[in-house]
Amino acid sequence: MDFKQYVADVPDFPEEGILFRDITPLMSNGPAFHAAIDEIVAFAREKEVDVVVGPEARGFIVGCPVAYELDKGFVPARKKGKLPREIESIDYGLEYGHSTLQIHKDAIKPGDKVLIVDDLLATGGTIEACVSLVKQLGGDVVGAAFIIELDEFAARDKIADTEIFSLMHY
Ligand SMILES: O=P(O)(O)OC[C@H]1O[C@H](OP(=O)(O)OP(=O)(O)O)[C@H](O)[C@@H]1O
Ligand SMILES: Nc1ncnc2[nH]cnc12
Repeated sequence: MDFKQYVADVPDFPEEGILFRDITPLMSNGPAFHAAIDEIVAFAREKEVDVVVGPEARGFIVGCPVAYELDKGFVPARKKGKLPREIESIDYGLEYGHSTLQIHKDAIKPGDKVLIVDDLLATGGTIEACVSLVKQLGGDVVGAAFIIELDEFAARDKIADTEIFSLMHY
């Protein structure tokens, strides 16, 4: 399937100089979204996965159906102040700004094999933050999967120990 036909390129969003790769057309097309999730699930099935972690917000949209299909649990890595119980927290930078991600301390058990899923890999700040959170809780990151990877940032070099799957490259 030509997945790129379902990505809208939006110049200067959310700020000047950023070319935003909008995957909402992909998400709103049933067969295309299903096929995209299936590709990530195929990558995940090559690994032993105990749990899927996805960062807020677009990581929820992609990560949840992957976890459902694998019959595994989904753990949200949320932006600051959203999780009600004891958390692990990390600050990080991304293509347009900086943020904080938090995860419940009891959501990952030591030794858990974790797949991280997000919509897009740009500078790698978000995925690095997720990897750190999982490791802080004693989890083992067995892979990371994305709908889109922006090659110009060479983010996979930052997490060279993590096997990465990306459905599309720009
Ligand atoms: O590789 P990076 O430079 O870290 O950029 C990628 C991240 O940026 C976007 O999330 P954003 O923080 O904009 O949040 P959203 O999902 O709530 O839109 C995207 O969904 C990734 O999580
Ligand atoms: N260029 C981009 N397009 C869409 N989402 C992003 N997240 C970070 N950079 C992005």
